Amino acid sequence: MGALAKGLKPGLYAITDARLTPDDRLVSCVEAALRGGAVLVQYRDKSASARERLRQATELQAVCRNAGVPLIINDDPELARRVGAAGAHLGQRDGSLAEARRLLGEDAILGATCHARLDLAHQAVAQGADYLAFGRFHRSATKPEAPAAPRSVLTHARHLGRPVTAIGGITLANARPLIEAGADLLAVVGGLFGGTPEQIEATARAFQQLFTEHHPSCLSQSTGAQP
Ligand SMILES: Cc1ncc(COP(=O)(O)OP(=O)(O)O)c(N)n1
Ligand SMILES: Cc1ncsc1CCOP(=O)(O)O
Ligand SMILES: [Mg+2]
Repeated sequence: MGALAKGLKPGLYAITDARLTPDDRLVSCVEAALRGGAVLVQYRDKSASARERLRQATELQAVCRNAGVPLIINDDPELARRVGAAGAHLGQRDGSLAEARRLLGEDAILGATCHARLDLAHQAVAQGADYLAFGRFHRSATKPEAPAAPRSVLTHARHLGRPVTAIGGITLANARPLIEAGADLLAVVGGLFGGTPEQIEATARAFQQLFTEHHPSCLSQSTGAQP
């Protein structure tokens, strides 16, 4: 499978978390995920002050730019604009995709949460979403209240012509069926972060390996792939 629109590539979408990637480990954890080949990074923090969020997002933007990997800011298109991030991720209660597009421009990557619902996915496409996120697929300690989704929604969503992202409780042990069902991106918090940087790098590499097995042409695109 080749590159997706806007330079997105199939693979691991690493999402930060105030608990698992606290301030003193944030950059080293994300650098480890990038060394392992993560193709997309999201800064997601619900607890830091606006000032801390600006500093952390600025640091991550520098790290991601160095690695040539897009940084997405969760919930906050204005913060994405301020730090020059590649885009923003919006849930159903996070404001309008059209406004985010006006703010960030045509080249920005906008992601939309669609839970398990294709009607929300159709709306998100109409409003300009660049990728569609479905989930949660498994129990999630990060967001236990997220509504559950069946794998079949990934297969159906492929007809919408946007990269399909799976999220929620994803680990190396349960990832393969999600890729087989049609996920282009696996968005992962707990199944990636939490260990040492060495462990994070190895886990990211193993996620990327699942994609190269499924889409052999990913091999040449993945920064972390071994020849
Ligand atoms: C890739 C991706 N998919 C889904 C979400 C969840 O967004 P949302 O429903 O707005 O919930 P919060 O993450 O804001 O708690 C996401 N962030 N990223
Ligand atoms: C933000 C979000 N939306 C649905 S599940 C989830 C949490 C993903 O984290 P984890 O990979 O730890 O389950
Ligand atoms: Mg949100």
